[in-house]
Amino acid sequence: MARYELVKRSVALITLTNPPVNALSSAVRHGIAKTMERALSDPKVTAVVICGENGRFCGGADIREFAGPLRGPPLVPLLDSIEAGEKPVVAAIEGVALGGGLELALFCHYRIAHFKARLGLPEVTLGILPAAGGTQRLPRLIGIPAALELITTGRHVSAQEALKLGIVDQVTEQNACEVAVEFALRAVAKPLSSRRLSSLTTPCPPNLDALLEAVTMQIQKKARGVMAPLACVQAVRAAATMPYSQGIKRESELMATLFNSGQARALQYCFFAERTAGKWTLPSGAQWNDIKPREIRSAAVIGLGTMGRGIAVSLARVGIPVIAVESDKKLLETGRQMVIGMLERDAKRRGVSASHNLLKFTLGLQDLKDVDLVIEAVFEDMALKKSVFRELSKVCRPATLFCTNTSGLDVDALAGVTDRPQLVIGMHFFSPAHVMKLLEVVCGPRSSSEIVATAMSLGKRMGKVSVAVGNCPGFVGNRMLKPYSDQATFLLEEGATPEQIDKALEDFGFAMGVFRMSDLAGLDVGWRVRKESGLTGPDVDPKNPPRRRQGRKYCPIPDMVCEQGRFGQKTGRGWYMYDKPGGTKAKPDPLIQNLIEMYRNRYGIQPRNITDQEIIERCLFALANEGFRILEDGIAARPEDIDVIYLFGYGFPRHRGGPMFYASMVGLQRVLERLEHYHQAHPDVPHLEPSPLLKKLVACGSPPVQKWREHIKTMHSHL
Ligand SMILES: CCCCCCCCCCCCC/C=C/C(=O)SCCNC(=O)CCNC(=O)[C@H](O)C(C)(C)COP(=O)(O)OP(=O)(O)OC[C@H]1O[C@@H](n2cnc3c(N)ncnc32)[C@H](O)[C@@H]1OP(=O)(O)O
Repeated sequence: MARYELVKRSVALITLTNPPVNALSSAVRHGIAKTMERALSDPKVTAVVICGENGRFCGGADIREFAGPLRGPPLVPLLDSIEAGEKPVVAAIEGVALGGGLELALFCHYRIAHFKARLGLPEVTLGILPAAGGTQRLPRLIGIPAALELITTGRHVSAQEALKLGIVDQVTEQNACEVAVEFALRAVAKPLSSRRLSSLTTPCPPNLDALLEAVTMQIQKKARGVMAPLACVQAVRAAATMPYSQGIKRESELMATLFNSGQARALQYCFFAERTAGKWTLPSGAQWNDIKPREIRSAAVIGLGTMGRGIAVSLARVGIPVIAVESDKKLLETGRQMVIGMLERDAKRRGVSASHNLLKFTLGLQDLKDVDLVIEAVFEDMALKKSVFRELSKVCRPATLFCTNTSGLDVDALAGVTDRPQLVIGMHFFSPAHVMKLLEVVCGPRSSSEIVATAMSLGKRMGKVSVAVGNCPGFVGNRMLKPYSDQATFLLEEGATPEQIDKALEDFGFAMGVFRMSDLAGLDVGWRVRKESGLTGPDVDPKNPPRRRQGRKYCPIPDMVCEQGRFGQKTGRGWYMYDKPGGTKAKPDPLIQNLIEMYRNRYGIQPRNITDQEIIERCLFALANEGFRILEDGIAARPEDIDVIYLFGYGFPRHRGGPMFYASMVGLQRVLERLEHYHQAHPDVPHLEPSPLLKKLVACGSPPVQKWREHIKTMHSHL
């Protein structure tokens, strides 16, 4: 797992060989120990270069090994021998030096980076810290403020930034390995003492305590309840205040508190779940690695509302020419200005030039006759969308792929009005589409494997995390949202306030509670959907009991809020009040409290004390329960897919792993018992009735999330 060669007669070249990222598995650590020993003891060898196979230095510790008992040589003592040796050791960094990979490089006396390399200590994103000396060595090399920022955020830096910070000694556009060998030969006679980071004193800013305090507060505000960044601050403090030998002990004590924590397990699960989600399979057996996606050389976006604009920007910024279509001149001009502005701001932020020339704006669908792919993003109205697709069938060439950005309508019904149902698919972007990373790729029963492959690959090209899902109302994300938000409104009826519910969810880790989030998204959207589905409005039969619809419990409070013209942030009033329309600072509104109280009085509801535990259990277990139903319906192929959707589309806290992983961490038996308890108390709420799959998994001994699929296999799949 580490290859040894002698080059230029006196340089030992050690190559890490563990594809795809040369992670420091137990075998690689053995390989490094053996080859280093050989290099240091061979009198012919005067210097050593360490590099990685296939243009990748090292992606860090092997994360898969964290799940089992740790075997093989521990990293720090192994790396100590590199630094302590009398022969100069140079790291030749190509591709990536991340986590343990960068830490390995920091034990080397010199570092040469290829100009395209990326470096960083992303351990914090996995719920741990750089425990191979990273928290003690990086501050000694680049100072406390810069090291603190890199270690607590896990941010990757480019080779150029690494050079500026002083992490690397040289950046090259040539083969980094060859440059490192020459560099090593020149370093042979030079003293090494100043190159041993463990012997350096950490350069300390005068305001150390204030700096650490400010960073701690920032973390507590941004990443509420997340342990690893706070442990990173403590470790960096040790680098500033303790000698290296004690600092390294402190680093490993802090690592021990994190290593087996639920947060570390959740975050590492998220890392792999994200990668698993790209590996789709269809019921036909077609899958991600055997279908070639079509190349998309041009695209069109129909509708320049909020979604259409974001989609147009997402396409243009990855170099795809876009024709944007609107239905009238005024809308087209507004859309044009907005898209150009967004593209310019985006380009400025990324330090590149804006690709205006890739955009064309038009009023006529006939201009789309030659494009490779069309994304429809008109108003969420089935009749309107159908008419667009009928028109498109007439004007586009037969091979053009049709995508709809519907957030929940029947993709197959849309496919049915076209002349090419096999080339129709849902691409459900999340708002704002140029910012949000999630893309639900909605496969209809007639969508061909080629269009699935193309939509997934286009999503990846646009920098999205794409998840293939089946076609049902609301798909995965929005379908699950209903039981979650229903529970929140039922809790309002029963005695809670929007502030209390939001606080409980935010303390759990959501960036925003359900009511603040609805205010941001706009309350009128859901109101319109409820009116269209006959849940509220003039179509409701007057004989219908007031708090029941379609045979189940219904809470009309959200409709009452909308009836007052309170649509959320955009109107300056919603579940909260804001200082102005478009304002973002939410304040509790006594009018909402009155409205809820009046409602309770009208229906004789005695408010009761509701605990945060009940809020979390009812909202989140109802959410996961719908996830189990989605799995048994074959709308999502794996629990990982559902979790990825919730992490990237709905702000589910990453350190909890996603709703399905969270359920498994709580214990499926406990989730089942609590759902049974709540369903008994609310028999008219079907979402609280435990799903058959949950019961089945509990009966099978609650296997880990990764094994659930084995218990779903026989069920019908829409994917
Ligand atoms: C009480 C006991 C206490 C004990 C304490 C014990 C301590 C013991 C451990 C000591 C550890 C010291 C500290 C060091 C920690 C670490 O190094 S943690 C790892 C840090 N590294 C990372 O976070 C990098 C993760 N990887 C990436 O960001 C990307 O993969 C990449 C390297 C940038 C490459 O990206 P890309 O080209 O897009 O490819 P991917 O699809 O992401 O990956 C390809 C496949 O490789 C797998 N993979 C990637 N990195 C790792 C890894 N570090 N370990 C294992 N596997 C990895 C990835 O899953 C992909 O696999 P497949 O999906 O199967 O294709």
